[in-house]
Amino acid sequence: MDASTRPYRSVLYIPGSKERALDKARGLPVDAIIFDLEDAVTPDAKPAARETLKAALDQGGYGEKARIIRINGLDTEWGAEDATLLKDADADAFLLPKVNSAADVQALVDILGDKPVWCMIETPRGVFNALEIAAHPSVAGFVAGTNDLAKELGCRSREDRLPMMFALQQMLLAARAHGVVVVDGVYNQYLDEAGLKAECEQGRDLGFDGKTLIHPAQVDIANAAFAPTEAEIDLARRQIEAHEEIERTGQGVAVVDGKIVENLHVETAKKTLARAEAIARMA
Ligand SMILES: CC(C)(COP(=O)(O)OP(=O)(O)OC[C@H]1O[C@@H](n2cnc3c(N)ncnc32)[C@H](O)[C@@H]1OP(=O)(O)O)[C@@H](O)C(=O)NCCC(=O)NCCSC(=O)C[C@H](O)C(=O)O
Ligand SMILES: [Mg+2]
Repeated sequence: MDASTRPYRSVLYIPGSKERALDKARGLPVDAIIFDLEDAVTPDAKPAARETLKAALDQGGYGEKARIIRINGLDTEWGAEDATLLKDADADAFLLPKVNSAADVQALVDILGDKPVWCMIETPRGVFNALEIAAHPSVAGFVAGTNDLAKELGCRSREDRLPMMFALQQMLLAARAHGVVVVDGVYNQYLDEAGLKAECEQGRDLGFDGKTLIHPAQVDIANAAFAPTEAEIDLARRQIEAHEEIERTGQGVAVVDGKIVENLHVETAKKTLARAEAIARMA
């Protein structure tokens, strides 16, 4: 699938050690999977998890879903070996936790070669250095690590996420400045549908491409929240048509539903349609 239009509405973490979950994910309607070797796998289970994950990826069956491997940090006893043993696995990208600087990314690139790298932005230094991290040529994605961020900030968990709003917006701006995908953090109360829906809507409003998830019960809510709605698709079509008509006739400014339509709105409208088409191809 074309990297520029690939959807990332739902990005599900799966512990690399859990064979049943690795298998179940093949049939889930997620846009991407993060195969986790870090927080979801206990230290004792990490060596075996690498083998379990490699076997699952060799077996395949994940269809169009983007496959991203989250290794342990390179400052841990497992990180370098995770990267070395899995660098030829059938995956689309590698996700590095707790990235503080572009030098951290380069250390992984030195092991992996030219594979795309995604970065967890979840430390104060990572937030402040987000722009230089996004500028690294191997970086293709950012993931907000809102649990680690809350721990580092010492902030309280609030529905409006006010205490971490600066960090979320900083990573969004950096990602957009360098054309990098950016997905929101997890919602821990995984059976609270209303709470998840509200946080997905907030993430969509902020500009995130999608949300990271921890349980299959969260997938449909994220897919719906981050897909263009029928009304948005209809508006996009009408904006494009109205603007084309103005260009043909050379008359004034296009107006749709009482609002002006200029080139920049047409660009957004075309992106909306491209996203809707890419989502339809995932089905
Ligand atoms: C949260 C869980 C521990 C719950 O597990 P469990 O009680 O087993 O759930 P269920 O019995 O309801 O599971 C029902 C079926 O769904 C499968 N399942 C569960 N979770 C997943 C999953 N993530 N992917 C695929 N499939 C999954 C079960 O196997 C059951 O299947 P079946 O038996 O066939 O019906 C558990 O969901 C879990 O471990 N989730 C992932 C947790 C995780 O990955 N955490 C790390 C990422 S979050 C993070 O690190 C944050 C970040 O770094 C930050 O700082 O913010
Ligand atoms: Mg984390």
